[in-house]
Amino acid sequence: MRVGDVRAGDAYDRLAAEHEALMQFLYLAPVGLVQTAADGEILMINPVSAQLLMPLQQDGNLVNLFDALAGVAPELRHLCAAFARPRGMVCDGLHIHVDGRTPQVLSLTLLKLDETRLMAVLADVTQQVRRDRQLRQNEAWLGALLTSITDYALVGLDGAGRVSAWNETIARVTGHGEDVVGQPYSVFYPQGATTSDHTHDRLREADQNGWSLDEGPRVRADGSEFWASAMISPLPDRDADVAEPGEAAYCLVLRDVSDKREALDARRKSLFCDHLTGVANRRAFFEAAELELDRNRRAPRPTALVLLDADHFKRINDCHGHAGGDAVLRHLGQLLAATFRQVDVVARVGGEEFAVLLPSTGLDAAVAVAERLRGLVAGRPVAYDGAHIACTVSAGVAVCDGEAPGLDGLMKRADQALYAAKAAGRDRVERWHPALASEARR
Ligand SMILES: Nc1nc2c(ncn2[C@@H]2O[C@H](COP(=O)(O)OP(=O)(O)OP(=O)(O)O)[C@@H](O)[C@H]2O)c(=O)[nH]1
Repeated sequence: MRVGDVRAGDAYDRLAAEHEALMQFLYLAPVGLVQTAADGEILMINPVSAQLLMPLQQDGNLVNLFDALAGVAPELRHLCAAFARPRGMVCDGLHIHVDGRTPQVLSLTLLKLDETRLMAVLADVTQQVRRDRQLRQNEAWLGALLTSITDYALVGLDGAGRVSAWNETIARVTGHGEDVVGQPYSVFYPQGATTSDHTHDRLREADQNGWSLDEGPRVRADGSEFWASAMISPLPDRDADVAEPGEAAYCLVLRDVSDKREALDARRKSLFCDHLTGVANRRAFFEAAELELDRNRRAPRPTALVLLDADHFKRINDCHGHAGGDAVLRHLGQLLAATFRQVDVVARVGGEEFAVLLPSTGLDAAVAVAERLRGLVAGRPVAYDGAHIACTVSAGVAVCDGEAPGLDGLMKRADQALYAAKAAGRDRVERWHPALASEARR
């Protein structure tokens, strides 16, 4: 073998290796690559291109790029023919809309390599186009609202309920600056007026019903409170699967309705308030509790119930008259409202019996609050008609933690615990445990 033969052999091997590497690159490239002759005849095609172009070729015979795209980009053949320069970019990122079973947008970049060869780069940009369109829509939508409305805050929320962007309306209604971005929207609630479970419930409700509306106290950046109506709705066309953290997925419309609160309050009071004590009445309690337990079934978490009963209340009535007894009930209502959180539902459910539902609260935490309340009541006799009326309460606490039955079952358990507290001498808090159920049966 001559030296020249060896060199030629080396060069051949190198070329073969380069060719192999090129083929591998073509095969594995995450975008579609097609090399064609000047008339569009396909010389080389990688799997991504074949996958994108196959559905367009009715007869399944993928031999010419221009033929394959004739139905969706008929101008392509002429575009190439009219490209006079010996090489260069014929088109860059041309969007081709394909109306198949699921509409698709392809991006095509076509390069003229020389007089006889073209290279096409294809990519599916459907999601990207959808996101861009959504962004433009949202901007237009918000822009239109911002210019004409003055007493609303329009807050974009991401999929987890965090504020996604700041705007003038947020500042106008809540006084918050750009630091509010990234914070959960519970930042607008006074302390104790919501739980993180509740904020997620609202998003879920908005997903299911198209919107979620509520009304209640909110807080400004300077700590002052206002009464607000708040509506959350999912943004149109949003695709939850492609939403990035921080990207707007919901719109929260927060409206300051403090001036209408008086009228609203009067109506609400007549329907849902206990006239003697000012806390919720039995009807409001059962409505709110059913709603909470319904949410609980969908997104399990502990919900606690405390049943409280004034001890020897008959004696108080007998000693101080019915009006004296009423004064004690009013006092209990005030202590209850001050001790529990705003998000807890405090109600008078019977003559001298109160119930408190504590969302997202376990047994130990509920027992601790009930115990605090018991201590407060015992330590503060009620001033009435020149006398000080001593009063104590007994409480039963139960928790619904997924396996407990519905509201009836929860009430029954709390009642059994309350009965145990009375039986054990009153002025005490008892927690429910299974033995109480068998005792009650006996
Ligand atoms: N002042 C007043 N008394 C009420 C009201 N509703 C019910 N009561 C009275 O509350 C008393 C409840 O008495 P009982 O059920 O015997 O219970 P108790 O005396 O508190 O005894 P224990 O619960 O066993 O500690 C009755 O005398 C009722 O008349 C009300 O709105 N105002």
